[in-house]
Amino acid sequence: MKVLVIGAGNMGLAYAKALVKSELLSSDNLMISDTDEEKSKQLETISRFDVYTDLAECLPAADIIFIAVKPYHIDDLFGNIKSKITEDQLVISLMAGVTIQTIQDGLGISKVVRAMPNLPAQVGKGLTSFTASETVSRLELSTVENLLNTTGKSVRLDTENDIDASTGISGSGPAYVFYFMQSMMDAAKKMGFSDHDSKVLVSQTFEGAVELFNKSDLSPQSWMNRVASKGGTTRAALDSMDDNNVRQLIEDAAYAAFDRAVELGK
Ligand SMILES: NC(=O)C1=CN([C@@H]2O[C@H](COP(=O)(O)OP(=O)(O)OC[C@H]3O[C@@H](n4cnc5c(N)ncnc54)[C@H](O)[C@@H]3O)[C@@H](O)[C@H]2O)C=CC1
Ligand SMILES: O=C(O)[C@@H]1CCC=N1
Repeated sequence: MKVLVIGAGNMGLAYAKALVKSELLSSDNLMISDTDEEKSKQLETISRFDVYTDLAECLPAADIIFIAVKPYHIDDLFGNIKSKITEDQLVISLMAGVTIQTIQDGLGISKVVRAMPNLPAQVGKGLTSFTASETVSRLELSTVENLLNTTGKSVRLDTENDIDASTGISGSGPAYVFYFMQSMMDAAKKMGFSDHDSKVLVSQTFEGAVELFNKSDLSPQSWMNRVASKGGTTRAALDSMDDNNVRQLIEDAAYAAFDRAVELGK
């Protein structure tokens, strides 16, 4: 099996690295392509896989093609590869919002998997949701699942609307966590802590809380109650968040991402 990754950015590169690190694919079976010549040159020096700037040279050899360009790149990309791609090749799109139908029409093929990864894929802790066109066989789906799992966990969803919804939770979600972390670090610095100490205070707090959550059956709400004593400091913080409607604002933010994913598909 030969795999081509189109787009060597945050996500494409995370996938390419995870794929060659796994036992599923040797580095000679992974090709990567990016139109950015500077980036390609740099990649050639640091990576073990074949790097191409011209898709015509590598596309025909690929059984599976990951598309990891930005949604606004697809007109150029599809125009370039439509005449070269064939019906037996399977496309896995990592692009937010872009529908299976758009990819099938744009490329004149039918086997398409639409996946929504997230950035922790870079450290093997990603979550990729995916759904597939009916023309993708069970055997191919199982191969796809194995490929996606090289970056962490995967979840197969029934509909493309579910993929858009998961974009609002897990796809964009790491940024919400970083938002929270940045706000806490800013508060720590305002309280007089050094950059280094602010980072340690915040990162260890996140890591510890996530580990507690993962190693138990308790809900986040139950864990909150264990931290908060009656009339204590945590209750003061949680009351402040509730008074400012922070829960609702986070829900609104997740829906804003979901809605944007739907909008990108139109
Ligand atoms: N960054 C993230 O956390 C996530 C990104 N995604 C999706 O992944 C896709 C890529 O996002 P990033 O990696 O963050 O973007 P990026 O901007 O880091 O990478 C995109 C790469 O595609 C290259 N490119 C553009 N047109 C090309 C073409 N015609 N042929 C070959 N390469 C081309 C660019 O030079 C660039 O290196 C997007 O569609 C995004 O929706 C999905 C989930 C999470
Ligand atoms: O912001 C974006 O559009 C992409 C999709 C999910 C995370 N990053």
